[in-house]
Amino acid sequence: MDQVEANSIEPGGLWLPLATPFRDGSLDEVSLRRLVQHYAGEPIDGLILAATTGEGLTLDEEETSRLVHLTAGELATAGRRLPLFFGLSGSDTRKVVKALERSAAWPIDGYLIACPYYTRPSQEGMIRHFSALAASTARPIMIYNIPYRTGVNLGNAAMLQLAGHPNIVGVKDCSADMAQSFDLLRHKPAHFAVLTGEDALLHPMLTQGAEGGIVASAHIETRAFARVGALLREGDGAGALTAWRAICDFPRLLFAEPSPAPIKHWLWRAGLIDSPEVRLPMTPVSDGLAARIERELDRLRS
Ligand SMILES: O=C(O)C1=N[C@H](C(=O)O)C[C@H](O)C1
Repeated sequence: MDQVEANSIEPGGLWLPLATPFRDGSLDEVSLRRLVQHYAGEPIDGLILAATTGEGLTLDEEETSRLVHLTAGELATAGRRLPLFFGLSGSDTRKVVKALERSAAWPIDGYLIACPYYTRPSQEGMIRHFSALAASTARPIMIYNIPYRTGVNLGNAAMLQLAGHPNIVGVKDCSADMAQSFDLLRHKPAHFAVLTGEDALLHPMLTQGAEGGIVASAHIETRAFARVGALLREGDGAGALTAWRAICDFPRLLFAEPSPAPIKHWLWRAGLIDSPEVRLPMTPVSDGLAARIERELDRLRS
């Protein structure tokens, strides 16, 4: 498989946490191929599988392996070289190490690994957790700090210590604390990438120096989301703000109910996937939100 050179990966730009299509309870391979072909033609800078949007926690091992292999194969068919990361999480360091070992031969370029959830370990515990994971794979690891989902916040002191590991290459920052995020941006080493995972904060985080974003909302209007970062890189701050104002309501719409149901509803109505199915405990969008999404889709099409 034609993978991106591991040591050439410096996460930045617009990364898409791909939704995982399901149909009648199974992984929908036809829709998956269509989705990957579609986004292979879009200006994204990286792809993440089985993360929050990809409903990774509901996939079994066989499905996860199929998802990864199919996606990598489809990217190769499309002739698109794109860093492909795989979302992992767990609260038992030994089990996560085993999951890294099991995926060692998979055609991926790195991992997005969430902080251990539910048990609320200390900062020292998380430093040891991520250090053990980093030592058990040669691939790049992006830490996923999302206290409102995991119940624990990896603070900047611990984050900066972990940034010293050669294969801990960055963080998907969902700290939901602007002061913490901006402080991290001020003190981080240049090689350590901060990608926001808060879709609604993409523009402010980029203006403060973040390298990019992992943005589920960019399933929709992908080019417009990519344009915000491109304009900022070109030094056109006013143009970037105008571009951002045109799309900044999408995150509100697509996160109005638990994600990824709204995104899947949109993708289904747009003809990119064959079913909006999500796996329990996630539920389909309400009729009210479905109507709002369809109105918005019609508006864009007209
Ligand atoms: O799938 C992801 O990874 C993302 N997760 C964030 C979340 O947890 O809500 C949102 C982000 O857009 C992508």
